[in-house]
Amino acid sequence: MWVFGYGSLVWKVDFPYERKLVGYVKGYCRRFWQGSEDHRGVPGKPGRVATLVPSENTQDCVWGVAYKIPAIEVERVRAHLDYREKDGYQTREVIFNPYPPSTDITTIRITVYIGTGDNPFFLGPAPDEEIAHQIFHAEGPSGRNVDYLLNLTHSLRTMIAPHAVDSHLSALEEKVKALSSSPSNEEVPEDQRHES
Ligand SMILES: N[C@@H](CCC(=O)N[C@@H](CS)C(=O)NCC(=O)O)C(=O)O
Repeated sequence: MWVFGYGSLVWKVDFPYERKLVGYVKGYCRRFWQGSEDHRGVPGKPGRVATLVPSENTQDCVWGVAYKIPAIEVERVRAHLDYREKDGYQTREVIFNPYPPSTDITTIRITVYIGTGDNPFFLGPAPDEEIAHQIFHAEGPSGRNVDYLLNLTHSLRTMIAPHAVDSHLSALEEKVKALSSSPSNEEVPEDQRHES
């Protein structure tokens, strides 16, 4: 079994694998349109995490990582990922293209977890500023939503290639970093707060 990682599975690998390849899938775009109440947000205040949406341009690529799960571990890893991705993700089979092309593998039929538009946690499109603001203020049992985004952009940029950080991610990264450095968002020590 091969699993494609394009979100937290790129940088948070809490399962065994026997082979790892960098590459891409075609016909999709990565978007922070999936809500998260069990990892990067809480019920009533969801975070936003990555999902894949079908692209009108079949040449659009989503870069990520393919993991080959050892046969003896498939059942356990599948159950683990089904639980980890329980809030709205479902599995699909897609075609993965290793890059650079592997000598022994041209393409791989691979399992991917996608939060489709009809799932109960799907948040859908919003202005980048709104998504960045939601990410900046969200936190859940797995940590800050900002860390999810920045771990992903850093891993794609360093592990895969600069061009693997798509324009949607770059825009969100820029806006979240701007929010982080904005004086209005710095924690003001309690003894210096002035009641308005
Ligand atoms: N299925 C995508 C997205 C996976 C993903 O980010 N799922 C969330 C569920 S909210 C997760 O596992 N988060 C773990 C974390 O935030 O630490 C992938 O292949 O990377």
